[in-house]
Amino acid sequence: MSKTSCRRKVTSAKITDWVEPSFEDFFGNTSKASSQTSGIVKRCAQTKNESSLENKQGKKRINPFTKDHASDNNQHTFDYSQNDPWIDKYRPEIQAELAVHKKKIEEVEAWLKTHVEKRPQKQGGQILLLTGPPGCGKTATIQVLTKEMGIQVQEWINPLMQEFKQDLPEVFDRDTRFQPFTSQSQTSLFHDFLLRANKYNKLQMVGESLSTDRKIIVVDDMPNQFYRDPSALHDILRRFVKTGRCPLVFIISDSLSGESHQRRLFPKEIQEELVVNNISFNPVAPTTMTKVLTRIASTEANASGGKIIIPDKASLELICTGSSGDIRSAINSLQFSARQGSSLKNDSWSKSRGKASKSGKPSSKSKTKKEPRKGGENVDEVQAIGGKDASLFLFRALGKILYCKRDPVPDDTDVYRLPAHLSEYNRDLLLILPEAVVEKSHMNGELFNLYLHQNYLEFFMDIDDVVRASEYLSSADVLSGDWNSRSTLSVYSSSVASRGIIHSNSARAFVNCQGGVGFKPLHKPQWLAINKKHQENCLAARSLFSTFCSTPLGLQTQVVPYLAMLTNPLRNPSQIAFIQDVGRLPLKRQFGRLKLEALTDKDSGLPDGESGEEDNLTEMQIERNDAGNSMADRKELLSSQGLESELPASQPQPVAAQAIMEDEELKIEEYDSD
Ligand SMILES: Nc1ncnc2c1ncn2[C@@H]1O[C@H](COP(=O)(O)OP(=O)(O)OP(=O)(O)O)[C@@H](O)[C@H]1O
Repeated sequence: MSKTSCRRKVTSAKITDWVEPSFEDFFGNTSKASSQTSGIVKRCAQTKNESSLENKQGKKRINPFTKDHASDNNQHTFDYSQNDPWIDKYRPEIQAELAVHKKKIEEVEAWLKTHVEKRPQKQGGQILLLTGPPGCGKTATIQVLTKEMGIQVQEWINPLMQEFKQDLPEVFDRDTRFQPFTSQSQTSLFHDFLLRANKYNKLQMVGESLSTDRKIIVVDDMPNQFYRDPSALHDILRRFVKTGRCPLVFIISDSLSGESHQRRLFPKEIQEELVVNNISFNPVAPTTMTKVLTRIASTEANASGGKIIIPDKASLELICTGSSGDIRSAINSLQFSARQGSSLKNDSWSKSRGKASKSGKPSSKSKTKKEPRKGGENVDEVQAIGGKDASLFLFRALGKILYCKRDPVPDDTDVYRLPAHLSEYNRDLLLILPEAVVEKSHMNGELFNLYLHQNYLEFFMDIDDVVRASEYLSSADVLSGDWNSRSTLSVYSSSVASRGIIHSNSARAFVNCQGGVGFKPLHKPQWLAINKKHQENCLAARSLFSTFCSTPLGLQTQVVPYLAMLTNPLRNPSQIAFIQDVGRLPLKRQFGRLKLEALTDKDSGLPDGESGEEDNLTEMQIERNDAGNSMADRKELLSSQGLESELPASQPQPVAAQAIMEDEELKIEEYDSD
């Protein structure tokens, strides 16, 4: 869209309502025309680098916490607030209202003070990276702090594809037939945006005062292209760091299984190179969340004159648990539940209808008794309306399987008791559903099994139990052994492994014998390190012995062991070192256990570079090595394996390059004649 056409549309439309209400469909007051025009205005605003962070906040609101709704007779205000999403209506205005840990707010504030307020001239562009789970208040924190400190915000929002559709007739060239319409790539648009935002001040909108020239650029909505090609982002940032005149803030939400987006977009080396400051937010704490929800519910109950009731403590707790520390999701759940007049759990909320006290505090009488955990396994699966798909960090998921908490079997029933001849297999009821735990860890079943295999022994006390558990692990391995059916059977495989380990552990079979294990550190599987070493060896073998035209496996199992038996000293040092390392079984060497790498509570547990992509990467590297086969590559490979420097005294020492060349010719003959 050209700038002129964009401007024309803005002036003719004369839109004052910039934001479409998020629940238009829900409340049934959709006005398509207005939403379309507001969309156009929004896009034009982006083209002009207008900050939309404030627009996101919606209409100017009267702070419901400071305004007494009960005494407010203005019907219009009430209608407006009823149809407004509560996350906008109750968005925090001051630091004290933020449901974010004080320390985090102070960290962000200190960074903004250093890099915006006390910023020395010609300092270059600094980068701040805010990470954490979705809805934990990262954006809200930036909004509140910039407002309080009087800092302008210029925000990048990804251009909509609709823009291209609208412009299609203009850019489609009929004469050249299938010429694709020309449009700028997302990367170059982002690059241009940064240039402009860096150079020019924010446009002054009607009713806005630009009393300050202090500003930051915020990227909350990362261009998708950078997920595919992070190096494009890195190049742009390198330039920005040199030429930038104001700080740049990235807000990136963690993915369900951990921090993979951040790792991809801002790997450690880039963070060090560009001096990126990373502040990581935690999920909103349940106590803070409950306080915010109670406050909102009380305000709404008072304002609605009894139409909306205050949920009891148990219902609020249910919403908090279901939202996994996401305040946006929690407030939305609260609003949906209140709106429908529906109950959250066993009609507990509707039971308290009409009991809302004038003080707005939840009535203690409405507390419901905690449900007995009958039937065991899926008791923690009850979700509040709109509850999120909770995810579990691998550390916790493994803990749930290995510690396998149980509940006693009810005395009044025999359904859970096995016949006498199977009595040794009697167990108390499990509190978890192993398959759900594996699913929530967002990890491939096979990899999850590896983690179980690495860690289960520490939790066992009886050798017979270990034998049974290892049999289950073997069966699980067989299930996922056939590549044809691997993807289908992987779920069953992890089910067999986790249930097998849980059931085999007789030391944790009943509630009364479950104590005493204490905290056990968890470790990453040795397989990961060994597999990595194997991949490196494959690369090295192909690179160093490419003249043998064999597969990496053939080289390592046939060629290199054979070469190791020959006493011909004429080989280059890298080859000698590799033969020494891979071609001989070190019978005399004492083997200790490999040093285990601890698994931390927020570790995603995935291999470096993430599994699927890693395989591709390795293949690509192999191909590249085959084609180029340069000495530089070889050196790099060997130094990564620590092979470059030392040569064992037992090995023949390196000789001149000429001799090496001759020797290689000779060796091929020897090998072929065998
Ligand atoms: N007390 C509060 N503290 C923080 N946010 C609140 C509070 N009350 C309401 N909210 C609303 O909750 C939402 C929090 O979402 P926010 O955009 O800040 O999350 P985020 O961490 O940036 O995650 P995402 O990247 O998914 O947007 C905002 O819409 C905010 O207005």
